[in-house]
Amino acid sequence: MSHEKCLKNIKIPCSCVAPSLVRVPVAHCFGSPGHYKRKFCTVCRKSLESPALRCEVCELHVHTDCILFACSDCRQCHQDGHQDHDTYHHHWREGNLSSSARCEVCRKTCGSSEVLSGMRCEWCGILAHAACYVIVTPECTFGRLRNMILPPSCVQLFSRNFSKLHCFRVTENLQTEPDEDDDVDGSTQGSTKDVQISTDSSKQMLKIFDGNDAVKRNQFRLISVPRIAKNEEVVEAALRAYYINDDEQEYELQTFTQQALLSDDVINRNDAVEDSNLSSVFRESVPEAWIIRAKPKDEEVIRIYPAWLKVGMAYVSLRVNKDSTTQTVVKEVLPLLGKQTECLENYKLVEVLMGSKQVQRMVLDNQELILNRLKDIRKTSIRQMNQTRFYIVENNKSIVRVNLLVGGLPPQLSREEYTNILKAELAIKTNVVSVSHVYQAQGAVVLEISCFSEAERIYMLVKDTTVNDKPLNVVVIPEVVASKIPQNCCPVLVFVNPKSGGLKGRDLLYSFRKLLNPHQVFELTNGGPLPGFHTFCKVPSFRVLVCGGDGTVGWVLGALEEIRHKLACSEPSVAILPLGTGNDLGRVLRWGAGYSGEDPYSILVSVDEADDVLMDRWTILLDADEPAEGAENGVAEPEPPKIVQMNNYCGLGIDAELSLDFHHAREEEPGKFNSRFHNKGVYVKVGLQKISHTRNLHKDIKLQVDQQEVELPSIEGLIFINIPSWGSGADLWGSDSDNRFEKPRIDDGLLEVVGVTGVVHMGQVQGGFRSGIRIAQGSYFRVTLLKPIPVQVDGEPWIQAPGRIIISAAGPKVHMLKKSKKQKKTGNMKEMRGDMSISEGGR
Ligand SMILES: CCCCC/C=C\C/C=C\C/C=C\C/C=C\CCCC(=O)O[C@@H](CO)COC(=O)CCCCCCCCCCCCCCCCC
Ligand SMILES: Nc1ncnc2c1ncn2[C@@H]1O[C@H](COP(=O)(O)OP(=O)(O)OP(=O)(O)O)[C@@H](O)[C@H]1O
Repeated sequence: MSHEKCLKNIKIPCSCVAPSLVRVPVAHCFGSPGHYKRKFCTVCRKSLESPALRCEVCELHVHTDCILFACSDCRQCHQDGHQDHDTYHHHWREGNLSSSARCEVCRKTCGSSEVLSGMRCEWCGILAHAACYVIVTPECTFGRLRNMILPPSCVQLFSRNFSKLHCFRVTENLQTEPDEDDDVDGSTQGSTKDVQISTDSSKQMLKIFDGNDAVKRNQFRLISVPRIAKNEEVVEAALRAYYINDDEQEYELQTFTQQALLSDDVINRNDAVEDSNLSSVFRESVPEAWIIRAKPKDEEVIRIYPAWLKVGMAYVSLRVNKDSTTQTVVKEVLPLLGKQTECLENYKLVEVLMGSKQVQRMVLDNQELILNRLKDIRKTSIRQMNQTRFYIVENNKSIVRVNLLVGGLPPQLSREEYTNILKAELAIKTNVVSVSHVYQAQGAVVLEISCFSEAERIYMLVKDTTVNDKPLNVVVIPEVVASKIPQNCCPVLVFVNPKSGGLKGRDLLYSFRKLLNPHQVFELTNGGPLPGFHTFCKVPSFRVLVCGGDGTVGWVLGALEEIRHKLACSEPSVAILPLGTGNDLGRVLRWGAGYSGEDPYSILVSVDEADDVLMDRWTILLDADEPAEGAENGVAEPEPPKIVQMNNYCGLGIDAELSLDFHHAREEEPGKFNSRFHNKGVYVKVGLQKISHTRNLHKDIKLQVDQQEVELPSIEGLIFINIPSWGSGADLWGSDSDNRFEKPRIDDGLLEVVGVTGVVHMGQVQGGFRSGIRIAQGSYFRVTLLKPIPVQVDGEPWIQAPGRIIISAAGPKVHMLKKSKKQKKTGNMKEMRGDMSISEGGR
């Protein structure tokens, strides 16, 4: 509704015509229904009630029963072989902006938390009024983050039936409870949202079904009409409920009976019942439910879209009659598109159903009668007809290639052995599936599959398969065409651990997918760091952002070390978004003590402006003489020799014991560990339980530093430190000058060794009253354990069996990103987001 004088400002197409304005149909990526406060539905424009749906890739929000009417107008994040382009236009989405949002054109406020208002480009982030955005030049150059975004024109993914959730590796959000009926394609109860349940006896409610499909699913919409309504008025109301703005004369209502699905028994056709009698049909017999149908036509005008057009949204209109077939349509259309000399066989007609959750393409048979096809679609659903297009497409041989990364396999096997396992467990068809990459150290392979249905079968099967009692995991891998990446572009590869510290990772995953290309954002609980590094293996220059705690940073750096020789960019710089509990490395590199809701956009800008620094990394070889005793129940477990990488610290004794207790408590009740404050409280709790005066670690271990035997004082914990922060920001080494040792640095090739006498001493270090007992500084360490002892590396603990531990420098130093001290003058961040030019003259 609008004031008459305001009509001129309405530039946004209504949901009924929106499907006809989609440039390139791209399906959305809906997760589970959730609760979204102060957001508005893009379809009906009303406030969202709970639960509602949102797209994980763009800002689209919809009611669950409006989802069917949302059109497939999501961001195009990769090339899928259909209507690929190299230049990008702004991707405007209306509303759900903050109330402080400012228009780039007129500089006035354009956001609102009261109504759906204002426009935002989902690539570059510029904001404008609905009346102003039309004068912005259409090309988008991705704004301030342009050199961090993986350009969509460089990513290829032939996904066909893979859902968007699979393509973008989006796992369902466990925090929002899904609907009991997981079919969110519409309410089986019907929508009452738009209809005031009226007590007005002059009105009646009708259930309206949209064609056979809705009847089968028992999905209807409720309309309220006056009891004395005329037929056309009821048809008009029914069409409006389904966002169809066609002439109501072309539609009719059929009584709802199961037989009605089979017959064409329409009781209220104009020729069956006189107009004057119609009101009585609705007044007296009061059928509870009606099916809306299109009246049959002898001829129609259809739109044919040329698929090869890279700009605009052009089509040609063509009249078809009962004799028109696909072949005759192609024959008539080609001359209209200036291709009169082309051979008919080189073209096909493709029917495209632009569903909000999936875009389905179907090649029409040459002899197919077009009018019958239209009739069939409308019989299924008139809404579906509104979302169906016909494209004329060149008949080139499209190559099918789907890449799946399968992980969780036993490590260190040969290509043949992996192939044999996959043949045995998944019955892979080797004529269409080949192993293109083998990651022996990680126990993973990449499968290249030239048949979509085989790719889908393998994808579904892997998720239910275990090998040696270990579940396999699988992710769809897009192909990055490195040669197309612009020279000055250094995309950021984002890893997020949703399990870290304060459990803020899920929100960040969502934000980064929207700010960047979702193909560059990886969730670590979904196959670890390998899928991300493999996707980026050909990218000539990239950087990494790890969102997690110290354990997570170590995890990603360890994986990078293992895989760097397979990467075109073998030494990417790594930034940290500290999501963990301790975040010691994040603190040292100035990323802060812990994430507390800062604007993800500003974080990306800081990563872009950060300074490159070097950091030593260390290899720890743990060689046990005998099986370790289980920490809790005393059961002996064999422990193979292992090598771990260390960045921050390695603790033996009391600090690892506290760590271990903390991790056990977290594993038992992960849901409770949802804030950094709580987590630290648990450290204190387990610490208080361990206050004792036994200082015997020095009796249970022997230490050699750079080949020299070192005598240990009475201690309960021995800690090797590479960075000046431990246990969540404590300075164990202290700042006192000491002529026995060099001033510690993170890149000096040296580790410092300190002892702590127990929990009280650790508490004092935490409080800043004391430091640890300085023991040594060196670059090569040998520790002999005489008993099983708790060990932690970067906060990840376990019980280590008696034997030797050797700590030595690991390969080259790693490139880390340190947050720049002086934030470069960027003005107001939000206002700097886009880069925009305004077309001269405008429209
Ligand atoms: C005087 C009684 C003091 C009792 C103190 C009770 C408990 C624990 C004390 C210290 C815990 C110290 C270190 C943590 C232990 C292991 C972690 C080692 C590995 C590691 O650093 O892992 C990190 C990886 O990111 C994660 O670790 C953490 O996040 C640890 C958080 C620990 C927070 C503990 C806060 C305790 C504050 C206690 C301050 C007491 C000051 C009083 C001093 C009294 C002096 C008489
Ligand atoms: N190398 C790894 N492999 C598998 N899981 C890991 C690895 N490192 C960490 N994790 C797991 O990720 C989760 C979060 O760890 P992370 O270190 O990010 O957060 P945190 O322990 O809360 O913080 P911090 O380490 O800063 O104290 C933990 O359950 C941890 O066990």
